[in-house]
Parts: sequence; C-alpha cells; structure tokens
Amino acid sequence: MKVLQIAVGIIRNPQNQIFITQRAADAHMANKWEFPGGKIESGETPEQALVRELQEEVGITALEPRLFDKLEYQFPDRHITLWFWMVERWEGEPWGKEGQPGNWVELEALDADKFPPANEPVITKLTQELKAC
Ligand SMILES: Nc1nc2c([nH]c(=O)n2[C@H]2C[C@H](O)[C@@H](COP(=O)(O)OP(=O)(O)OP(=O)(O)O)O2)c(=O)[nH]1
Ligand SMILES: [Mg+2]
Repeated sequence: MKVLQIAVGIIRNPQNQIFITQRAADAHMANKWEFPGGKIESGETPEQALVRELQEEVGITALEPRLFDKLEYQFPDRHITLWFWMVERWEGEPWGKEGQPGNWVELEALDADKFPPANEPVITKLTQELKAC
C-alpha cells in the first residue's frame, strides 16, 4: 500500500475564479480535474512542496499560501494525505506548463464529480464559504 503526502494549490483570483488543470490520460485519477500540485518529497515541508509543484506544473511562484484544509483519503491502492493551500497571491500567470489543459472556472461552478473523490469535502467547504460571504 502506497502512503503519500500531497500538497496542492487552490489558486484563486479576485474574481473568485480558480485555476484548475486536467490530469493525464495515463495517470492515477486519469482525466480528472485537479488543483495543481503533487507529492511532498523527503526533506520538504508541505509549503515548500507546494511552491515547487506550482512552479513545475503551472509556472507561478505562490506568495504567502495559507493552509485551507488537510484531508485523508483511502483509495483502493493508496492512502493519501492532501494539504490544500489557498493561493491568492503569486508571481507569473498560471498555465498548463506540462502540456496539460488548464482553465479558470468560477468557484461556484466547481463540480466535485470532475475531481478525484478525495476532493469532495474541500469543494463543499469552498462553495459554502462563498455563500457565507
Ligand atoms: N495534484 C492533485 N492530486 C490530487 C488531487 N486530488 C487527489 O486525490 N489527488 C491525488 C492524485 C494522485 O494520486 C496524487 C497526486 O499525485 P501527482 O500525480 O499529482 O504527483 P506529482 O505531481 O508529484 O507527479 P509524479 O511526477 O510523481 O507523477 O493525489 C488534487 O486536487 N490535485
Ligand atoms: Mg501533480
């Protein structure tokens, strides 16, 4: 059983849009949409991993990310811990740097069915927060 720690960024602009990317057809959770990010490597803090992954995958440097949520999820073949960072300031403009599709979507239009099942609670939390504003 694989045990993985994952750091991902919820990249949110002032118009309440979120930048999401699509996973490759040959990856775990193939073709699902995701918050960009990836595995925390040994010796890295979750925040360092987030900054590195966002540079590698979407070409931005996250500034002052804040931890929004931390979730555990058991897949049939792996157990993951997801660190979700809210990223509201960054340098550069996000794009699908590894050739993956990327899109800005309205926060209220985020569809949990298009994401891996592990993301459902965080998507609910995000859309509820918006209603509370
Ligand atoms: N990036 C990302 N991964 C997610 C999300 N939700 C979710 O369950 N996952 C899972 C899918 C994968 O099993 C794992 C992330 O691994 P990854 O494939 O992005 O890892 P990585 O970027 O380091 O890629 P690699 O080069 O090691 O393949 O977490 C999400 O919103 N974003
Ligand atoms: Mg990744």
